[in-house]
Amino acid sequence: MASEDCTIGGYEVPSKTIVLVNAWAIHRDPKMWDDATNFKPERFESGEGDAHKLMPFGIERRACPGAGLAQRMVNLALGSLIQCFEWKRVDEAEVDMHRVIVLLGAELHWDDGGQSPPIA
Ligand code: HEM
Repeated sequence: MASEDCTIGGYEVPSKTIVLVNAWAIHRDPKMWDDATNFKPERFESGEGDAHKLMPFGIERRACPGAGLAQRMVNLALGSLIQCFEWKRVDEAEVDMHRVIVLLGAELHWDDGGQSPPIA
């Protein structure tokens, strides 16, 4: 909330206005990113270049205090999924990254030497 009248990016913002940051739009802004809507994790490999533009946890004073925990948990969950299941593609078609639900259709098998039936 704006604590006093101010100007942000040319817009006059009166005191007590709630200002929301549209991180979704910023993360897809072609003025900010090369090939903005393509999934390219290599953008962030070096920790330089584009890395400072990524702000899933916000930035500065009100940034997420749970970021360290969240990043560790995501790694743990992803590592566990990779270690505990045999993954294979449903077919040769490329996965539509706009519909994350498609991932739930992936055929999963427990890594128990094929004893258990596939999980639908
Ligand atoms: C992937 C997981 C998470 C994401 C993407 C995320 C993202 C965010 C974002 C974008 C904000 C707002 C920052 C801003 O206002 O500029 C926020 C705030 C906050 N997050 Fe998270 N967060 C995650 C997990 C967590 C966890 C695990 C905790 C606690 C254990 C947590 C606690 C908080 C708190 C308390 C705030 C408010 C901070 C404040 O307003 O001063 N978050 N988070």
